[in-house]
Amino acid sequence: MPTTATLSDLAQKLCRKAERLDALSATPDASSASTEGNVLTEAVITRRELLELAREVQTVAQTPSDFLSNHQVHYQTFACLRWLLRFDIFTLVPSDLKSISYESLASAASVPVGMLRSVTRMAITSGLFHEPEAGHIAHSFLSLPFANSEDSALRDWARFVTEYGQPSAAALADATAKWGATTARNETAYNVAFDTSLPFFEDIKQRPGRADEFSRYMISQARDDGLREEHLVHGFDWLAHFGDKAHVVDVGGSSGFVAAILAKTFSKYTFTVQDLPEAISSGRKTMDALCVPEDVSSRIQFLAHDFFQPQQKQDQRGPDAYLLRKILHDWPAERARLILSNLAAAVRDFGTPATRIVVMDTILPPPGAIPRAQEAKLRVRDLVMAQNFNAGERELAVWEELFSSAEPKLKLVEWVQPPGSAMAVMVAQLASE
Ligand SMILES: C[S@@+](CC[C@H](N)C(=O)[O-])C[C@H]1O[C@@H](n2cnc3c(N)ncnc32)[C@H](O)[C@@H]1O
Repeated sequence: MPTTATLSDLAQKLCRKAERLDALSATPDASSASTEGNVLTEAVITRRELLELAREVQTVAQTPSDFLSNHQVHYQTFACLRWLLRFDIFTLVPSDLKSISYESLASAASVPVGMLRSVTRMAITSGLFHEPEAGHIAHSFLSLPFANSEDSALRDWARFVTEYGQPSAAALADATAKWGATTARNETAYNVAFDTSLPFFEDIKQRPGRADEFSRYMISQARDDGLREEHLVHGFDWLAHFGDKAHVVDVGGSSGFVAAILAKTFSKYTFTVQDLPEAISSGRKTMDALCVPEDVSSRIQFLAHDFFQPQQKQDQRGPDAYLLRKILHDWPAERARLILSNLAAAVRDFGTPATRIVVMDTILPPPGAIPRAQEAKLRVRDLVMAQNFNAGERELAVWEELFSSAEPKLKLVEWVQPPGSAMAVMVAQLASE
């Protein structure tokens, strides 16, 4: 929100938040990001508000030359992150917080020592690593989690955005210059950046390992407070809508990690995870990697299904819900309409009067309606969709229009915005009911 507050007003608010956060940090468990049924603790919310205020102070105080020189810092830091990941520096620096000399580290990573020093010293200015003694580098509280040998989620996230996200963002101007106002799936910034004529999902299928990297990136996204799966579990009243026993089809459900979290919470729910064969084939592996217990994984079945094709009847009794989480924003209106139309037809043909389509995706607020830092994150999502798919996030009226354009016609009957979530949960049913 463009602020009318003075710098000293903002600084005072910032100070009060900092005091509150210090007090909360002194309380045991205050730093835990999530507790059952309470997705965001006060500490998490306060920390987020503190960062939003700090960003507001910087935005208001900066001059045009600060703006440019700060962005030079950002893109160089981001390039360093890519370099550090590429040469496994996070995992080669001792995880017991002891330091290592630049020479030893360069030899372990097979990189030139001068370049290692320059890259690391740039990264240190953003809080990654530190130099406890001259010429020696050690982990900082910020870099250490990237070294976790048992949990690679942060590295998976960082790798994907540095290797694929940023190059596509950088190619956006070239894509617009080349194709203008296109919605073609293979005329995107991704196509320019990776010199391919295939749409994103087809291209990643062709490149060994990339579909798996994408699936791991999707899993890692849960580390972003706004994208935690708990928002779907606790931010939407499943029991009030579907009772304590239900069958849910997770359409485009990747390798089943969202279904697994729902299945853990709702012990009598069963799930069918549908996705492309490549994603489905890593379903059982994902269940093992996430240590999903047998009594949970046994309630999840995997089925290769292309959501542009009509649904097939699976059981005598149709599902209670079709779930589409982070799916429709990948597709321009015409393709999103086809996905919804296939589901609407399935609800009509195999569903009960209570069957619903549950969509979890962003509802874009009007510009300036929420704090600037929160809006920026939603605008990132909008641009990522544009850069990879020529699609984008939608405002409420556009969602309503999209549902009602399905054949048979749907209507958006309800939506909730779970607190702290980047995405809303929308419920649609046949318009004829
Ligand atoms: C952005 S991911 C969302 C994954 C998951 N629903 C989540 O909440 O993280 C989009 C998913 O759609 C799948 N997908 C893409 N094209 C598809 C198609 N034609 N049919 C079925 N799934 C598809 C991808 O493989 C991927 O798993």
